[in-house]
Amino acid sequence: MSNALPPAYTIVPPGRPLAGRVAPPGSKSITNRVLLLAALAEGTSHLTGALKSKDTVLMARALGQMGVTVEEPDATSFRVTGTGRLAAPPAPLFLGNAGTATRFLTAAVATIEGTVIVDGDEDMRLRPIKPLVDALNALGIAADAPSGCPPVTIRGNGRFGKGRVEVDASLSSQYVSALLMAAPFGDGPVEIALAGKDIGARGYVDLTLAAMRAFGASVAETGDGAWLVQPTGYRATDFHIEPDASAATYLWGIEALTGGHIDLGIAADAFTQPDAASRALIAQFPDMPAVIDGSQMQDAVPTMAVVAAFNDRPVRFVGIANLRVKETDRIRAVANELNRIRPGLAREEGDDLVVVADPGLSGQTLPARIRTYHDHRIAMSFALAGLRIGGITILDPACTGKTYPDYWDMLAGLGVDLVPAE
Ligand SMILES: O=C(O)C1=C[C@@H](OP(=O)(O)O)[C@@H](O)[C@H](O)C1
Ligand SMILES: C=C(OP(=O)(O)O)C(=O)O
Repeated sequence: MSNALPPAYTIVPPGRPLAGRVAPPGSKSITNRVLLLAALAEGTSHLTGALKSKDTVLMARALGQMGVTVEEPDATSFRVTGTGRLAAPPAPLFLGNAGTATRFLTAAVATIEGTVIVDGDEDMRLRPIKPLVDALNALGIAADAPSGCPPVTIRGNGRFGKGRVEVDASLSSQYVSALLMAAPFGDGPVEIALAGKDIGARGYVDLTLAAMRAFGASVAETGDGAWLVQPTGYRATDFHIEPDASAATYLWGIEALTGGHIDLGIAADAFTQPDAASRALIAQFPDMPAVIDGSQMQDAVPTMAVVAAFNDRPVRFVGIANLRVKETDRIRAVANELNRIRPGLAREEGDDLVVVADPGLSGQTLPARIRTYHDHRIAMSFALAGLRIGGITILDPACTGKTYPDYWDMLAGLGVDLVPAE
């Protein structure tokens, strides 16, 4: 089903609680971290529980272009064999709209002696990368991105520099993660420090530190927002990847909106990813709080916003300015599409998103063709609205392949009728 999806699906509200067992796919964030770390290590690493989706396939393919052997023993594992060094790729690296792969590799290829071009699709070419390029320059690495977004040209001299570097991570924590993961290839210890304390979800940096340590790196926090990395390189290891917490948010949304129960095979408090914190907020539905700070659970905001449309009172999402530079401007996309369902259902106030909420929406038929802006999370979260409202059509359902190729199969497996549409 996932390979040949129709141009649109109209969702038939099930009219009953949805229940069953659904294992979310492996974590995108962790899969793309450990693929890279395994590639930078000498020897073979077995990665299990992995996500196989557009974002991780692009990462694996790029590593393959740089001399790393990436095998796929089964549907959820990779066997990665590296030489302890990446080799210069024969062509530019194309990374679609995978923010993790694009940012992480921009720093990692600086360890190569030679010129590497990191590029992405038309959406990725709108996503800022200048703060990361500036930090590489400060480490003595020649790199430039004339538009401030990909493509980036990196002219590495085989070394990653040393000493202290500051990075402005207010637009993306991925810049910090990228520098941290390349830093064990420094000429000496590298200290990476936040310029200002403003950063999106810190939890993603914690994921990076945990993955690095699992692959033998030595990294210590030297202050609030500064980390010292020793020049150890990485050691091959076997690593099990936990399920994706952002994917889990849709399952929690299904539970909330249908009053059902889904067994994810993992407790919400067992995740190490930041988005798991949204579980407690979604579980308060229909009494979600009036103000939700989304800064530490950014990818869960579209899910929470669509659930909030059915809440008993309005919800204001704050701390979400950098949702404007994700796969699309998610503040605008969520507001636009909620208003398409019912005018006045949401509004932007500066960088806040206010979901006005209307419990009376449930059970109505409000035909709406939801634009998805090439953004998997817009498609997946708005599908939840179709569980309570008749006539919701999701355009370009295949865009969920970025992180959750089986999303529609999952819904169908829970008994939701998806009617192919034009
Ligand atoms: O490090 C990561 O794995 C991620 C960090 C977050 O992005 P930003 O750091 O750009 O906010 C998140 O939105 C993205 O899906 C994954
Ligand atoms: C923002 C996201 O992805 P990325 O930055 O990795 O492209 C996401 O998956 O919601």
